[in-house]
Amino acid sequence: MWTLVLNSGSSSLKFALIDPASGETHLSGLAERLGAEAASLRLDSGGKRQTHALHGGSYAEAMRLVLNELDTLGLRSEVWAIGHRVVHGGSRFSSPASITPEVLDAIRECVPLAPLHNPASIAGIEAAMNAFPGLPQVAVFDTSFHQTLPEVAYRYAVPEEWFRQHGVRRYGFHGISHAFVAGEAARMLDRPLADLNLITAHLGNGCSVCAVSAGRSVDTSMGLTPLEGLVMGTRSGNVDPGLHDYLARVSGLTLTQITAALNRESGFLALSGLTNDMRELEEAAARGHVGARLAADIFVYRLAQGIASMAVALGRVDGLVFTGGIGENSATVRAATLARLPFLGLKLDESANSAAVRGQGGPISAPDSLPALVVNTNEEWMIARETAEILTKVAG
Ligand SMILES: Nc1ncnc2c1ncn2[C@@H]1O[C@H](COP(=O)(O)OP(=O)(O)O)[C@@H](O)[C@H]1O
Ligand SMILES: CC(=O)OP(=O)(O)O
Ligand SMILES: [Mg+2]
Repeated sequence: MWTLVLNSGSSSLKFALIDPASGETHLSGLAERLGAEAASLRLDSGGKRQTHALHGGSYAEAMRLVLNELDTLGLRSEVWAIGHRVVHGGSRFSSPASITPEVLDAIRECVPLAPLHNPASIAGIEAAMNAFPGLPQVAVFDTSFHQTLPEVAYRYAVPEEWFRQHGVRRYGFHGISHAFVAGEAARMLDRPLADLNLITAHLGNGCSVCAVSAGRSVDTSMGLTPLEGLVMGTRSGNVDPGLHDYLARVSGLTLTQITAALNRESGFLALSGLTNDMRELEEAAARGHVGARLAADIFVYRLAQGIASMAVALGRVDGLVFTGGIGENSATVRAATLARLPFLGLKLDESANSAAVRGQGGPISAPDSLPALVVNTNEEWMIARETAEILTKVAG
């Protein structure tokens, strides 16, 4: 039996049909630029790739084509459950939840905390409910893994009523990925996860680091929203909290415009004046593009600072893990990051670091170094596993 996993972004829908036990993927794909004329859908199955134009199509249109493909492959009746990535679950969800009207309302209540991400998850859930009426649907939250943060890590030093009445605290994100790669790293190191203090760096379009002690998140770089922390493709990461008021006064921009720019027009894109994509940034930096060089340098500097700050949360560090599109593929970012962290006992093995680029993952540190590893994340498999686990519990 297969689990259909949906990972809805602000204008994209990633999906995969996965066997929760083995991680085997039967059908996967990505619908991009949903709602725009250029909307398209890519379907990968059995080594074949198809691309469809969606012409302004919505989540529902993308779902319809996915269903058609499942019918063509004779797999629709093999789908036993749907697992959804939901970015923000607030303080309410410390584990996955079977989706009921009440759970859907709770996800809606978190929209102001993740305006780019949660509306997309809701659209994905609604499209899936229409497409598969009666099938169990499960929400797996990016925030759940971080519900173990101690109060020193999750409270901001702000008026208490902001926290009590409005939930102003640090939540953390990418928990599905941080949890998955911590488990895989323990296997690679051949040590029980319960004995390990790991720092995991999820570096994709969004980037965050996490301190994982005995398999539990004890600190992370993202906070109330996925804007806090590291520099990202289009997100600023940390800025002075005084920036909003200052800029509103001197530029006439509204708070909404400033927040939108910090989310969509900042990060690598702003620093390079060129691109939000690390691969393109590295190619441009290699050609001598000054902005691209600056963006890459600032990214690595702030990443190394983020990693060092996670060491404070852990006290003792047993390993550093790189994952996400950048962490898995950029030997340059990994080498430059380790070079800034000799005081953590990190030393690069250059040939292992280059070899890890081929997509296998594995150790990248010298024998006398604190272990540094590349682990390929698989958020879809983690969601399929968590979906199966909760439904088995409910059925039992
Ligand atoms: N070979 C590569 N070298 C450097 N960066 C890469 C490489 N391949 C992918 N990336 C970067 O990974 C990032 C996308 O990460 P990914 O985890 O796929 O994104 P998402 O967060 O959308 O899942 C982009 O910045 C992309 O340029
Ligand atoms: C929470 C978050 O930042 O997610 P993504 O990296 O998918 O944008
Ligand atoms: Mg991602």
